[in-house]
Amino acid sequence: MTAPVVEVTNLRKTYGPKVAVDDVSFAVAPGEIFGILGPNGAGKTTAVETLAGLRAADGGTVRVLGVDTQRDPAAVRDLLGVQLQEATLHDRITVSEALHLFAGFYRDPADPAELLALLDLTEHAHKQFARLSGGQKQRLSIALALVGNPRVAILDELTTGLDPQARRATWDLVERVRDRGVTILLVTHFMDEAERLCDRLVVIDAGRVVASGTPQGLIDDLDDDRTVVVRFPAADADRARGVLTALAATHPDVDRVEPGQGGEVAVTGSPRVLFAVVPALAEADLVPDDVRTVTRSLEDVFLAVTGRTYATQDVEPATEGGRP
Ligand SMILES: Nc1ncnc2c1ncn2[C@@H]1O[C@H](COP(=O)(O)OP(=O)(O)OP(=O)(O)O)[C@@H](O)[C@H]1O
Repeated sequence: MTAPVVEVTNLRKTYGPKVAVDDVSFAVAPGEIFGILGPNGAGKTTAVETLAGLRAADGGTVRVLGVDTQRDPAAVRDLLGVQLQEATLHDRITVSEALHLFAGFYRDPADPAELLALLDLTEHAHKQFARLSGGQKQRLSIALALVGNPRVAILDELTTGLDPQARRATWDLVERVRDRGVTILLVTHFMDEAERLCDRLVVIDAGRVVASGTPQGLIDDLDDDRTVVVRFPAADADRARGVLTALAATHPDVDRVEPGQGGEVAVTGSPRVLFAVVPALAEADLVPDDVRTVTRSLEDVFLAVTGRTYATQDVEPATEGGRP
């Protein structure tokens, strides 16, 4: 890899007895959208706030474009744009006023008008903060993170609370920002967001990196199990389940059969499981209403590395002297 833009080595951060970031290392290449993915409470925000020099680390090192952010946080101010969760501004400040105000903090700020256009905010330039929609507030917070013309931008949970259309629009925008040469560190607890946007990512759980790579690479590294879900008319569902359960007992490519909702049966086995299921159904003259193969995702990666299904509920991090 060319010289990393961000290099985090054995980062650790505690809050009293609570270990929020236990041991996190990763390196981000120029021009990447690099993801920090993990459930709520995994330590993502603490990691990026420490990385940005906004919090003092208890251990490890962070370099952003060669600058040690712990030793010299002021030096990274112009290199790093930070959009943190739930940024709030005064209710009556307008979009344009906020951008001009923040531009004044930097030596070589971006042109506010250009940023407004980039973030589809031109027509809302004179709207007050309190009157902006959730999506518009998020776009403004990204604009404020970019107003210093940073080489690296940290975007933290930028689509939380947005409707699906606003989320997709925000994703497009993140790509537009990257295309302008800004390296992006994207903090998210949304698997689909990470899968869609990130070139590479680390998965963090309880303050530790539990997986890292490209989204597709992580998925491809999973074991070879495949699942086929077949849905039958209600009248055939019981007989179909019986036929498929018998198949699991005898066929080497079929491992297990699980009933689902509304006449669905999930059949899991080797990559050739479909070749076993279809002839068995044909033989029994069971015509399904629907057949689909289950696409594997980062959720399966999380399950494989942690043994838990991915839920966005809080995960208790380790405490000093022992892991929970
Ligand atoms: N200022 C603080 N003082 C004490 N504990 C904290 C503080 N900030 C965060 N924590 C705790 O540290 C752990 C990691 O929190 P952090 O916010 O970094 O996680 P996260 O992965 O970003 O989750 P979320 O997306 O919910 O913010 C959590 O258990 C949290 O309760």
